[in-house]
Amino acid sequence: MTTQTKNIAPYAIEPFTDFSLPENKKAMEDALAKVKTLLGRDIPLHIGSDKITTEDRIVSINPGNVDEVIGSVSKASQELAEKAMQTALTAFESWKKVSPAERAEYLFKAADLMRQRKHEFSAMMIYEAGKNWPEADADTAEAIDFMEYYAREMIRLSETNEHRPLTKVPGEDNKLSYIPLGVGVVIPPWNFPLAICVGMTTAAVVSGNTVLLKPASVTPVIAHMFVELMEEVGLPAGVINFIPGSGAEVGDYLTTHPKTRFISFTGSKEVGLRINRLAAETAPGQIWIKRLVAEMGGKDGIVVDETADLEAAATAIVASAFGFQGQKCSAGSRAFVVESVYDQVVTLVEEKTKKLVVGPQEQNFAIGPVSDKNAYAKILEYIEIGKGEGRLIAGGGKAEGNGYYIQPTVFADVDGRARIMQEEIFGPVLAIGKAKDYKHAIELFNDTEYGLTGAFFSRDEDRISYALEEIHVGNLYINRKCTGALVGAHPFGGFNMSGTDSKAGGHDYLLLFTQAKMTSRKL
Ligand SMILES: NC(=O)c1ccc[n+]([C@@H]2O[C@H](COP(=O)([O-])OP(=O)(O)OC[C@H]3O[C@@H](n4cnc5c(N)ncnc54)[C@H](O)[C@@H]3O)[C@@H](O)[C@H]2O)c1
Ligand SMILES: N[C@@H](CCC=O)C(=O)O
Repeated sequence: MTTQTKNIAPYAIEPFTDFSLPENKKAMEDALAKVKTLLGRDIPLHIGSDKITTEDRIVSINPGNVDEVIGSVSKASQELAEKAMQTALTAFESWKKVSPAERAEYLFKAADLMRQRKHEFSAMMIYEAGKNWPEADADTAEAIDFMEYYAREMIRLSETNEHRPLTKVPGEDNKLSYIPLGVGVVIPPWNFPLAICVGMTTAAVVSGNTVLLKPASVTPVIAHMFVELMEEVGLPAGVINFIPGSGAEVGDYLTTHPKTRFISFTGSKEVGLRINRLAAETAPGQIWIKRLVAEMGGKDGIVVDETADLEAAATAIVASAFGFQGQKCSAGSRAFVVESVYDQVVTLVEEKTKKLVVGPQEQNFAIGPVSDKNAYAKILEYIEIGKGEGRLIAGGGKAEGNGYYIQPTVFADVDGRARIMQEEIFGPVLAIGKAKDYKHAIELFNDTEYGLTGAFFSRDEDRISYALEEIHVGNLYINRKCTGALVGAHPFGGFNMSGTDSKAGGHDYLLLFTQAKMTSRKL
C-alpha cells in the first residue's frame, strides 16, 4: 500500500439529514433563502477557461412555480461543440499524465466543499427539479458519495499490481495499468440532476479522461453549480467542458464525431438506442470503436406473496411508486400481489396514497410537480389510458398549483400486458395486478423488456431463494422498497432495455472509462 492510500479513511456513505431537528430545518430554510437570490442568472458555457455567452438560450424554470426562472443558460451550437472537442483533446494530453492520486485529490476536495454547502446544492434542486427536501438531500449525499468512492477506486485501480499481481514468470517483470480512453461525451438525465451528473462526470475524469458535459435541458443550472465547484477546487481548464445544448443538434454531432472516444449516457430507452446506433457507425478518420455506457429506463416493481408483512409491503409500494413523483428509473410503477392477500394490499396502498399531500417543494410537501410541460402532458395521457385498463382507486388527474402538479394515481386490477404495465410512464402512476401465486406473480413481473430494479416481499425462505434466482433485474431487493440504491453498497444498473448494466457506484464502474495496458519487461 502506498503512503497516500494509508492516509485515506475508508469510504463511508454520506448520512442523510434529519429535517425533524430544528437546526437542520433552519439550515435548509436559510439555504433556500440564499439560493433564491441566485436564481435567474445568465449561465455561460465553459470551454477550457473561456466562459461563452450565446444569444440562443435554454430557460430553466421552477416546475412547481412556472413563473420563477431558475437560470437563462447559453446554448452550444455545433461550432461551439467543436471548439469544446478541440479544447478537450488538447487538455487530454496533459491530464492523462497527472497521477491517479492527484486526480483523486480533486474529487476529495470537491466532495469536502459540497458537504460544507450541502443544503445549497439541495436547495437548487428543490427549485429547479421539484424535489422535496429529503429527495434533494439524498441526491446531494449521493453526489458526495460518488466523488468519495470513485476517488478511492481510481487509487485502488492504480495499485492493481500490488493487490492483484499477475502470475509470475521467471525472468520477466509483468504489469497491468489502467490508462484513460480519451475525450468522452457525458449526457446525464434531469431526474438525479446532481448525483448522476456528478457520478458520470467524475468517474470519467478521475480515470484520466477529459469530457464534454452536456447537461439535461431541464436542469442545467444545478449541473453548472457542480462545474463551478470543480473550477473552485482547481481542476485544470479543459478537463470538464460545459456545453448545454439540444440533444438532436449537439448530441448527435458529438455522438458521431470521429474524436469521441466514449459516450456515457443515462436517460430514456429511445435516446439511448439512438446513441447506440449512431455511435456504432465509424466516422471517416475514426480509429477506435467508441465505447458506450448507456443506462436507460425501467418498468420496475414489487411482488408480494401471502406470507409477507403486508403493511411493510404496502408502505414500500407507495414509497417506490411516488418518491420524487415516480420520476426515478428505479420507480416501482407496478405491483403484483397474490390473490389471497390482494384486496388487503390494495386497500392499504389506497389508504397510504390518499395521505400523500401535493404541493410546492420549497415547503417540502410529500409530492411535488413533475419535471416539465411535456412530462405533464404525457403522464396525464397515460392516466387516461389507465382509466380504460384498470380500476382507478386513487388520484386520476391534475392537482392544484402554479406548476406541473399531478395527483398520485393508482390503478388496480390491471392486466400484465396493459400499456400502463409495460411502458415507462415516469410519473406518479402505479398499476397493481393480481397473481394466482408467487410464481405467477414473478412470471408477470419478468414479462417486460426492461430489467432494472425489483423487490420481493415474503417471509418464506424457499420462496425468497426462488425469487433471488428468478427475478431478472440488475438490482433486486428483498423485503424493502426498490428505490434508493446507495453508492458502494448497491452498485446500480439494469438488464435488457434498461441498459448496459454499468453498475454505477460499484467496483467495476471505472473499468468502463479505462483501458488496461499490459507491459512485460525482460529482466
Ligand atoms: N438506468 C439509470 O441509471 C437511469 C437513471 C436515471 C434516469 N434514467 C432514465 O432516464 C429517463 C429520464 O431522463 P430524461 O428525460 O432526461 O431522458 P432523455 O433520454 O430524454 O434525456 C437524457 C439526456 O439525453 C439528452 N439527449 C436527448 N436527445 C439526445 C441525442 N439525440 N443525443 C444525445 N443526447 C441527447 C438529453 O438532453 C438529456 O441530457 C427515464 O427513462 C429514466 O428511467 C435511467
Ligand atoms: N439510483 C436511484 C435511481 C436512479 C434513477 O433514476 C435509485 O436506486 O433509486
